[in-house]
Amino acid sequence: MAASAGAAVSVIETQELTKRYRGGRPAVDRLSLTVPEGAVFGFLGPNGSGKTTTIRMLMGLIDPTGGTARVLGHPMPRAARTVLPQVGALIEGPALYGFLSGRDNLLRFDAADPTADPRTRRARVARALDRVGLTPAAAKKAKAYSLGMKQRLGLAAALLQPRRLLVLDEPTNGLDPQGMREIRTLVRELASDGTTVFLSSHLLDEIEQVCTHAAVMAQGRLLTQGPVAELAAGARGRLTVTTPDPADARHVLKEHGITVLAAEGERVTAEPPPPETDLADLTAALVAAGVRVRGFGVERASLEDAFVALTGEGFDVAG
Ligand SMILES: Nc1ncnc2c1ncn2[C@@H]1O[C@H](COP(=O)(O)OP(=O)(O)OP(=O)(O)O)[C@@H](O)[C@H]1O
Repeated sequence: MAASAGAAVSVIETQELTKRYRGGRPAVDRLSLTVPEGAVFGFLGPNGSGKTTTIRMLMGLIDPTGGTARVLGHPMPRAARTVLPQVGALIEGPALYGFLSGRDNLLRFDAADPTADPRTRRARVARALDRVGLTPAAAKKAKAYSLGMKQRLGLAAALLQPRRLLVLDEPTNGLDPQGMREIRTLVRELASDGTTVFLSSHLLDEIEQVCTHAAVMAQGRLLTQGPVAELAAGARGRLTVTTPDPADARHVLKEHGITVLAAEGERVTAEPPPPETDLADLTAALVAAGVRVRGFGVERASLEDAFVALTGEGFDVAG
């Protein structure tokens, strides 16, 4: 078991964790990551940034070429037999039999677990189906499930036993907005029961909506990690002016030394004004120049702003 004394227990802790596949630059490069107990931890990065490789090392599926990883206080992959029974994982989509019903798929998963008591199997499966909202569809063949239902069935499989940690690799990938919402709700529910959730995503707003903590990866390297609120607070917000006169608005902003970032339709976005600028003076200047102002405000920084500030580039979801 992990050390239980003290408040700040790390469920995942890596030091300089590195994976170099044959040739080329490292897919994961000296990654030092700390996932606190009880967190919903978002592991964020564009495609190819090393998220799946990291998860595979954490789960003992591949060996690192450098550094160390501890999961639930134990070294991985050495302690895989102790650690993995306490971890529910959904990696690269669940392996389901399409010709079996959702319920029968779970019965099969449960039967493959040597520690699972066969006498309580049906009850366990019923509880897991209920947990993910699949009871009404339990008798349907898995091949008739939507992608979202398949993901939920995969989660149900991961939840057959009580888990201290859930590891979900891109759990909403390919889902429609409704399916994404369902998974997000489920993740929140699981976290409220005290399970630590580690989920990877290439979607910034998904991480912002569901995660308490995040780490940002790019090209195998860790750019930053910490509580989501702090990450976003580290970046500067944005000034937005809504006006039917965007060209004039741009002009006035530039005159005040403010860098305009974009103008789309009636929305002009810009870097926030320097601290010494009084926002009241700025609106007065806009109005004095004949700019009809419909809206004016400084928006709080998002995780995307933080990412842009860190890399100097936009967060390219297509990778
Ligand atoms: N088995 C492998 N052999 C060689 N290179 C690999 C292998 N698996 C991944 N890579 C490379 O390692 C890098 C990181 O890939 P990885 O899959 O870990 O990224 P990711 O962030 O999970 O992206 P995705 O969301 O696309 O899976 C990529 O450049 C990828 O091409």
